[in-house]
Amino acid sequence: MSFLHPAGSVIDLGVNIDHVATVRNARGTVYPDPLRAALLAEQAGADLITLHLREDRRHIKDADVLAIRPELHTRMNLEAAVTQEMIDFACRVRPQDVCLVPERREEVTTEGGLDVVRYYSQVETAIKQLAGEGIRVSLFIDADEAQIEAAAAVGAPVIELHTGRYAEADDEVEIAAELERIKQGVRAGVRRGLRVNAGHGLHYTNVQPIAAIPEIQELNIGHAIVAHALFVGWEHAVREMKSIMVDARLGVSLGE
Ligand SMILES: CC(=O)[C@@H](O)[C@H](O)COP(=O)(O)O
Ligand SMILES: NCC(=O)COP(=O)(O)O
Repeated sequence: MSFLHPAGSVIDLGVNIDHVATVRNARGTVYPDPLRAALLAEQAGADLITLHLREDRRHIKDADVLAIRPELHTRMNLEAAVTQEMIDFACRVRPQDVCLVPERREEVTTEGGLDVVRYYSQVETAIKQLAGEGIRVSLFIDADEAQIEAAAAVGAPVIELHTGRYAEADDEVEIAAELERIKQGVRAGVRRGLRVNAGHGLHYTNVQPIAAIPEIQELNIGHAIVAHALFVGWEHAVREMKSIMVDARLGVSLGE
């Protein structure tokens, strides 16, 4: 399977199912089942399933990853911290993709990108171990030239640009500035031959300008889809997000 679309063609939707597990864990029940969510998301148009096995297992558990991996028809993008425990686990599971993310136990969600510059040797070692198992490695980084440069130098074939600052911006000037920063980051990644993805904090409105950036290959979106699904249903929420992304990519404004 070729993962690289020519720039400007279709755009992949990675559905992050973390918060299906959040709802399940709220009562310690077996429902809603993240495996069922993953399979239904694929049927509704998801191109991949993303899940973040956090060190504190606040939502996705090891058993979820092990149960989901053999059942997917698309591909698994496992998000994990750069720790030996997580790298060893990922090598055992062998998802198609691993996205290395920073983690601080007390954080509510991922706050910033991985500091590849600072942790270069640890990231390099992790990439070699994962790539040795045939796993494609993505680095979840800020749209920062130095981080993108380091990501290319350290041997990562993929980067995922953190769109959190763009998503949290609350005035038009700041939103425009963050969008331009992401566009510059995309161009910097493409210049270095990297596959460029993006994600974090994207929802049904703010996703459109990001999906319209032709060189972006994939968006990973979770919290907003789970939230919307509470009102419209899971499959509809996934289908709607994919449709908005494709329309944005094709330059079709909503309502046409
Ligand atoms: C890396 C990223 O931006 C998301 O996958 C984020 O890590 C989700 O973590 P939570 O689902 O715990 O907010
Ligand atoms: N890497 C981003 C991701 O997987 C989903 O982030 P969010 O949409 O839950 O903020």
